[in-house]
Amino acid sequence: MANRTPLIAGNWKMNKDHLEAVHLVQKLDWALKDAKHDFSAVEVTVLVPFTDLRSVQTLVDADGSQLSYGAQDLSAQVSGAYTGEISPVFLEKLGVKYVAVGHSERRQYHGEDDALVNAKTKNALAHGLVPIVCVGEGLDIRKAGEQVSYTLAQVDGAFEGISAEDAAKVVVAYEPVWAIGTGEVATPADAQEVNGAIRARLAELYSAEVADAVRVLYGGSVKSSSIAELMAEPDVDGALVGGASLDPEEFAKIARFQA
Ligand SMILES: O=C[C@H](O)COP(=O)(O)O
Repeated sequence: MANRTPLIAGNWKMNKDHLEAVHLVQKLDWALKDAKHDFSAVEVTVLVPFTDLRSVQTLVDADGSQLSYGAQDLSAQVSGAYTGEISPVFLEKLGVKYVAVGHSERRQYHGEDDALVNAKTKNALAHGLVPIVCVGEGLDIRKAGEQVSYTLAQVDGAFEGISAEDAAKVVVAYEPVWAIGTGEVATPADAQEVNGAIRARLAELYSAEVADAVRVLYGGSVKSSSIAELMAEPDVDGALVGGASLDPEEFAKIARFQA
């Protein structure tokens, strides 16, 4: 890996109310502090439900924690008559750093397409948030051996019309849908094949410098037992962790993959 700081991001999905969130963040923070985790060597963030954000912000500020936190989605709009939507302005005011965009569960259950993912990515960037753009193929595409072309088409869609300066700030998460929540983690070679292709596509779309700056994560059943070998691949710059991020000890172990 070049000079990219690895990012370990926990996606809580629709788990933990605001009271449970405080306990979980506190335990995670203690586990990392006990282990003298070096946040400048491996960044750690948690993507929590919207309703947890204010509590997590208060806790992180009060404890002087080096954990950052983020949201799991945002609106493509900024304000107005969009019932149920959450503006990037609200997220920015809550100290949010990262926001997941186009997670496969949003694509599958909420019909989010590449155009909407692109609009949300632009909206996040316009308001100082770092989008974690999620891409990845389903089992049928994998069985047909088309995982690279399918995923690169999603990358093309997400980055459409985004400047090189902004593109360099984006995080991409490759999450093969067949590996999400199934316990079936992709092999390091599987992850490297697509992550490497994503970086090569960014070099084509922009430049080697932009491709070198973008962190490309892997997600899908990541555990402390599998993270080190995934991170050994040159184009895996971190992980987007679902289920295992709900266990603070396990998630801290994942963040400490270098130890
Ligand atoms: O955003 C996270 C991914 O969907 C992975 O979830 P998982 O670690 O539970 O498989």
